[in-house]
Amino acid sequence: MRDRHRPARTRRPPHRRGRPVTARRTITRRAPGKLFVVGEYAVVEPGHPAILVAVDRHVAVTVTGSGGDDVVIDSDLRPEPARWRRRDEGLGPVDGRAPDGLTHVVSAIEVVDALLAERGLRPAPMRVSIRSGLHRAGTKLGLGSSGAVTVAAVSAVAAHRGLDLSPADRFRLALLASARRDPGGSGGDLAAAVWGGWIAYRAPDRAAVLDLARRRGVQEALRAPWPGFGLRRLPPPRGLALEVGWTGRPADTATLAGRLRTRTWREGAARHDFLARSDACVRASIRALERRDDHELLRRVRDARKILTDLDGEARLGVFTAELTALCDAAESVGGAAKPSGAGGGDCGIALLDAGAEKDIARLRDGWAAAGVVPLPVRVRPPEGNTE
Ligand SMILES: Nc1ncnc2c1ncn2[C@@H]1O[C@H](COP(=O)(O)OP(=O)(O)OP(=O)(O)O)[C@@H](O)[C@H]1O
Ligand SMILES: C[C@@](O)(CCOP(=O)(O)O)CC(=O)O
Repeated sequence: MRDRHRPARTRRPPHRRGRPVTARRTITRRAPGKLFVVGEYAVVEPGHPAILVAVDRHVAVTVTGSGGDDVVIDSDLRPEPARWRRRDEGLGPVDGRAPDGLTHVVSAIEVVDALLAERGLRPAPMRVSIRSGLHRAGTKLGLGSSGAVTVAAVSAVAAHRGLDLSPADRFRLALLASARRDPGGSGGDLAAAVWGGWIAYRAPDRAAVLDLARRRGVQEALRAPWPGFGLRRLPPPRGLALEVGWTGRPADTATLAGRLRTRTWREGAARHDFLARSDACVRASIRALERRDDHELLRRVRDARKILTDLDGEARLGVFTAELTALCDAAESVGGAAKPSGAGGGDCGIALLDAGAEKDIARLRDGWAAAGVVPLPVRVRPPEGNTE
């Protein structure tokens, strides 16, 4: 019970409460980009699997102390740094207008701030600098920069305040940050960025985990079970090369994926058929990888192209542009298998083919160049840490 003789203290807003944290001087954290091997679109539905790989290009986020402002964000995608003030409801722009293109980073900072507040720690003023290796001259390559920047920002901001997060906590915080902006995203990009290598991923129910965090706090949302979520490491193919082709055109994933939210699609039989075919294809691809059966994997990736083509025809998404169709045809003409990576409509695609067939790989790249597809020198990034 409160001592009635002591003057009641004014209640301080969450970001002013708690012990000040000793902020570490300069912290940089990197997170890699990703490619979808099979299972895109279906993976948006909780519990439905996809296979992804992390790539050896990344987004780097550096956090240092800031002189005066609560938060300064300096991104290579923006001409000038943006200044933010911590408010009860989250970060607000000092100049009154939120600049475009920083919502992923802002959301990552807000989620870490919320966790700190729950742990009785006060956030420190900071400058957050972002450099992306997942863009070319400011244009995204379609390698998951939004996921990478979210994971790198969560890790760097937490580490700057002395919190060393486990991979699972990094994933969960990044997923909460991303789902607050857009609960439609599967989080497959985040899982690839956190765990690296080849992974099989199933998305949690984002509405349910957001609700959990709102009702019981971020800390509790890190501990509770997340229905639908699944993660499994997979061995890489034994003798296949993974080639990546860029169409040069950025695509808006949210717009394409949003076309599957119509009532007609959600309630129609085509959706069930698509999900069943995609699930069967992903499961067979997982088995092929685990049995080190490269030929079977190639067959399954060709199936995945067909499943996406049928989805595209059925739901009129605009997945297959002329460049992406040419990218796939060129790979199949040299005995490989290929498909768009992710939502399609531009961005990039992948091809798998015999790693020893150097002439075929050269012919593939020539075919791509003739169709206006730029071969990207990208490799798979090896797995990180454990899955805890
Ligand atoms: N260097 C960066 N600085 C700040 N924000 C970034 C940076 N890179 C990416 N982002 C955030 O990610 C968003 C881009 O997300 P988008 O989904 O369009 O591209 P992507 O994730 O690279 O590609 P894809 O989803 O096709 O794999 C940007 O609008 C911005 O909010
Ligand atoms: C369509 C979808 O399954 C994949 C999108 O991939 P990308 O962001 O276009 O690379 C959406 C998602 O998984 O969030």
